[in-house]
Amino acid sequence: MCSGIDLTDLPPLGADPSRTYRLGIMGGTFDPIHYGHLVAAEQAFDDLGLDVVVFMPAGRPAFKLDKKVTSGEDRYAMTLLATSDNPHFLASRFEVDREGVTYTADTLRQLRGLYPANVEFYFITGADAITEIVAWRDAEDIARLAHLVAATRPGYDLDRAWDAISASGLAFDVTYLSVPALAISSSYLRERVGAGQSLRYLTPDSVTGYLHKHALYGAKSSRYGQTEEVVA
Ligand SMILES: Nc1ncnc2c1ncn2[C@@H]1O[C@H](COP(=O)(O)OP(=O)(O)OP(=O)(O)O)[C@@H](O)[C@H]1O
Ligand SMILES: O=C(O)c1ccc[n+]([C@@H]2O[C@H](COP(=O)([O-])O)[C@@H](O)[C@H]2O)c1
Repeated sequence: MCSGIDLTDLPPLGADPSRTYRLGIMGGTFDPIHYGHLVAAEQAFDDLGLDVVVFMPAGRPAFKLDKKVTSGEDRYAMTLLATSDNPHFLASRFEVDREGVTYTADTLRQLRGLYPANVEFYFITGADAITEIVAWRDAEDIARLAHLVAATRPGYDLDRAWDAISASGLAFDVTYLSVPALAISSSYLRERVGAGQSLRYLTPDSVTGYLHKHALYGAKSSRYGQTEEVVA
């Protein structure tokens, strides 16, 4: 790997030229991260034989410019907490630290320059995000640089993604992935926090502890806020 960017939180793959490595990239706003994200990434790891999955919170999510989004530092911290007990998950600051709007094509181009050719990229998304991918910035570069992994998500139809991708004429390589259904979203978690409701079994307790400690999402002091695992 060459230098120029802080690579300390990216996995050092590619050393053995006789084999191919598979780097999973789970992109998202993660505001906050929840078990829907984690189970999709774990399933991709298993089914596609990935070497590692890097969770990359988007610094300024391209399709959420009109929405209020929690700071990248807080979203990164929660992502780090949620992934720290899984030996093949990593959290990366790669997109949080980049100036400007976060585009996946920029990320993939940068990563391509950093890793040797025997490291392949697998960008993991849910059924909602994959349906929009043809409208992402430089979609043809995304198609060229990464395999896509499209995870099922309750309430979203993967056939629509298939139709949109077929109609685009872009040569995406997509693997469709059936993941255990979790009909949850970050919006749902934010609503629950604001209403003083429990997040138990929706996200790791360490994340719940963090967002209460930092009073995110209108968290009030409540019987659900304090855990032994509060970090940072
Ligand atoms: N429950 C879920 N099952 C499968 N995939 C999911 C699930 N929730 C989110 N994803 C996928 O994870 C990626 C990141 O999602 P994101 O961080 O925007 O979470 P979200 O729950 O959709 O957030 P919000 O409710 O704020 O829109 C996207 O590709 C999305 O499709
Ligand atoms: O590059 C783009 O144009 C683009 C547009 C929308 C979303 N994305 C990426 O898709 C992932 C999921 O985004 P979101 O907004 O659903 O959290 C995340 O990694 C985003 O950076 C990328």
